[in-house]
Amino acid sequence: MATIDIRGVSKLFRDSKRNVDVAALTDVDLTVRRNEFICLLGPSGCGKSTLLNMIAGFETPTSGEVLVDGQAVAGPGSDRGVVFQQANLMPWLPVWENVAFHLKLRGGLKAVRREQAQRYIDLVGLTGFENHYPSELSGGMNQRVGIARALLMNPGVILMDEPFGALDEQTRMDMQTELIRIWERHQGTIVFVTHGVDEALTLGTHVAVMSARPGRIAEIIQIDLPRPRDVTGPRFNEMKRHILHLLRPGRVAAA
Ligand SMILES: Nc1ncnc2c1ncn2[C@@H]1O[C@H](COP(=O)(O)OP(=O)(O)OP(=O)(O)O)[C@@H](O)[C@H]1O
Repeated sequence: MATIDIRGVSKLFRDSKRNVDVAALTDVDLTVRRNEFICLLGPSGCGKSTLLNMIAGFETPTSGEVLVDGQAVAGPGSDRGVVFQQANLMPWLPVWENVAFHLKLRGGLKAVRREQAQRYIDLVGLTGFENHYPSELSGGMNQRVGIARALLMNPGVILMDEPFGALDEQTRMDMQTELIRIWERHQGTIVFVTHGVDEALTLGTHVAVMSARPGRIAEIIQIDLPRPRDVTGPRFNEMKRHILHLLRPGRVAAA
């Protein structure tokens, strides 16, 4: 069974200032199978975040349906962890309490929270920083805390909206390597929104290339390159050329 099934989904937003409807997505079909890592790639405003937010349960489709493990998404749930561009940590809580935040909301005992947090702190490579506060960490380290927090509920699906978008190039590349390591160890299905063709090709088992507004899926490409991926290799560049061609405005508008 597919983990995520998006069937004929369209989304209209009401622009009340201009009194018009904005079509963010039109007739999107997408199937993501268990343990796949799919990157949503497309120009600004093509509806990547809207699609992700519908899987997360923050938005509802105007028509069509979004299923996770065969169940229609009715709202946010602990089966889906979300990581945004900003980690949105609680600055007054140390790393471990941030990581175990959802357990605290559920009334988990301190000793249990601490032990669970440690597992995920170790997994994301932050051992030794358990009692640091977010302001004492770098941007990349804060994102690791956000990832650990999302993983702690052991969700089958992880939804990531440009999680490395605010990081410098070197840190971003390090985090990409780390994320692949974590995904290989932790398993789970990942949907990852990005603007970066290189990032999508470095990370994904699949890349869904979306067209400009109203957003549609132009093509889903399986990336069967071995890991770690060589961003200068001939096959990588061949795929990149193909994706750049798909993203060219004239080509995509006609798709
Ligand atoms: N809450 C909202 N109300 C009105 N319009 C919205 C709302 N959310 C998104 N939109 C519009 O829907 C379209 C798709 O937005 P979305 O943020 O999903 O695109 P995106 O591909 O993620 O963009 P970016 O890459 O710039 O983050 C845009 O035209 C946006 O202005």
